[in-house]
Amino acid sequence: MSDDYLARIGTTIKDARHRAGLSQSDLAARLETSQSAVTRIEAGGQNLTLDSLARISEALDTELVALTRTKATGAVHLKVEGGRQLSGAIDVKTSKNAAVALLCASLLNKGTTTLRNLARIEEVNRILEVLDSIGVRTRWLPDSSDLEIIPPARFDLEGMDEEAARRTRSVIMFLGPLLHEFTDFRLPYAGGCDLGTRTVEPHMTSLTHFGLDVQATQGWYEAQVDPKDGADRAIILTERGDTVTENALMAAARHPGRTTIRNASPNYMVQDLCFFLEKLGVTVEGIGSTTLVVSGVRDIDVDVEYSPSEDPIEAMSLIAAAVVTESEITIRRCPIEFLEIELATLAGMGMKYAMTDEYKAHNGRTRLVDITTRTGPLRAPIDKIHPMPFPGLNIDNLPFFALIAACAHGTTTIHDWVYDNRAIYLTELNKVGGKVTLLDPHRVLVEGPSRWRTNEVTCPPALRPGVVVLLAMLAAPGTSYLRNVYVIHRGYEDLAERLNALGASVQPYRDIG
Ligand SMILES: CC(=O)N[C@H]1[C@@H](OP(=O)(O)OP(=O)(O)OC[C@H]2O[C@@H](n3ccc(=O)[nH]c3=O)[C@H](O)[C@@H]2O)O[C@H](CO)[C@@H](O)[C@@H]1O
Ligand SMILES: C=C(OP(=O)(O)O)C(=O)O
Repeated sequence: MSDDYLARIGTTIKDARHRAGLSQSDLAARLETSQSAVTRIEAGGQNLTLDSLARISEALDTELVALTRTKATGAVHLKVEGGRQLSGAIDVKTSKNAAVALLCASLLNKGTTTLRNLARIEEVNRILEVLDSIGVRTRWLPDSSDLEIIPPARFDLEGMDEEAARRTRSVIMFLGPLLHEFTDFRLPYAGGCDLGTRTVEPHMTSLTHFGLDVQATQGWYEAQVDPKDGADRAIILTERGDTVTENALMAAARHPGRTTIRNASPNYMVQDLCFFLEKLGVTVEGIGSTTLVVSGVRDIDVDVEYSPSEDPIEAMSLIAAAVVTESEITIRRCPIEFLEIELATLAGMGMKYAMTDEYKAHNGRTRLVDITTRTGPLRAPIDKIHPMPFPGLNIDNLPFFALIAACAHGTTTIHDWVYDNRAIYLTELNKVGGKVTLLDPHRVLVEGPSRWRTNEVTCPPALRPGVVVLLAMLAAPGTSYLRNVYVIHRGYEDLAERLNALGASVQPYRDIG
């Protein structure tokens, strides 16, 4: 077998193992082999007979042999039969962005961390691969989306799965926890969606307060740590970024003094991280504000459980699905604090909806509501729509406003000042009947209402624009194809199946041959 083919089979086996909620050692036990043999198989370093593939299939309760015959290890695409109205109710899942922060924060804890109702998405899988590779034992608890995380006595950074690490930007959030463990270490450059240049400078600057010095060399961040004493300190963030705030929080969590973080992001994933840190015994004052004061604990060793809150971006995606398909659906478990400006903007465009009383998320803190959408004509807003760090219209929700504007009467300017390279992907809507004009790299003009039509489109290499095109396809009568949707699976769990439960028809498929 060619190395390439073996590597693809290895990846399929690894994915199937994650889906089955098994660690490498669990699978090894079922196959009566060693964990290192499983590592080798998953890395594509082991020739496999059909007989061994059948045994692995059986152990994972999946059809690997059939999959290999149809070369099913390639890209996943979606076939959409559009033009159907949606109805019924759907629950919002917990967020990608809290999940990745919490996975990184589990590195702070020597005890067992259990994360309940974690989003089972590709971004989480990539971080799990990185954690597994450095010796952290992770496993999905049976019949659940609860993840148990048990750290090793010492992380094996040399063993880090570099390929998985480079596929996500979140690995940058290893810096904050790891600076307490090593005086000298390196991490691969952070990757993720192709949204243009995304600075890591604010991360580096904020972490110098904890003695971290990072040199970027040939694809690696080379980190040196000169541990500082336990004195109090103040960090002024130059950007109110989410992951930079999280990195500073994680560094402060094991710093046995008081750290004041100013210009902190109060956004949803940061709040989830703060609630989790509190459970670890760290004191965080000012949660939900732009000044956080952290009183850290040098050694954290507790068995802890935490359930992150629901994803406001997924909630917004589902609202957009309702608007584009002119459907009345109930979107349950929406974190209302992080959707208020979005809803006010939609109300300004003439959208009607009903909302239940508030209730608490499983974390006991975040306020949730159920939202039922109403159909009716929308008009373009008078002013441009632009995002702001929280509290503002969420940066990741902006693409959904381009789609909604394309359904409204009139012309809307959408101004994405944040990402150098995201607005351009919104012009992909033109392939399915939208009228979106790129004014400059950051601004698009959207004319509505659109008459959506079918097409075959390659998914843009960015999560939210990819979903926006998928949602437009739901409204286009006939069959559309969205090709290579890995980026969508980076952030949404079972999106096709869940939309289908509302009456959509979205079928995943792979190329054969
Ligand atoms: C894992 C995670 O949580 N990812 C989210 C996080 O990424 P993350 O926190 O990594 O976002 P970045 O740090 O890349 O910030 C996004 C862009 O905004 C710019 N910027 C940000 C804040 C600010 O006050 N000024 C400013 O100019 C940055 O320079 C960058 O170009 O926040 C982004 C912005 O909300 C979201 O799109 C991502 O989904
Ligand atoms: C840009 C996004 O996320 P990330 O930071 O994971 O690339 C997103 O969620 O839309």
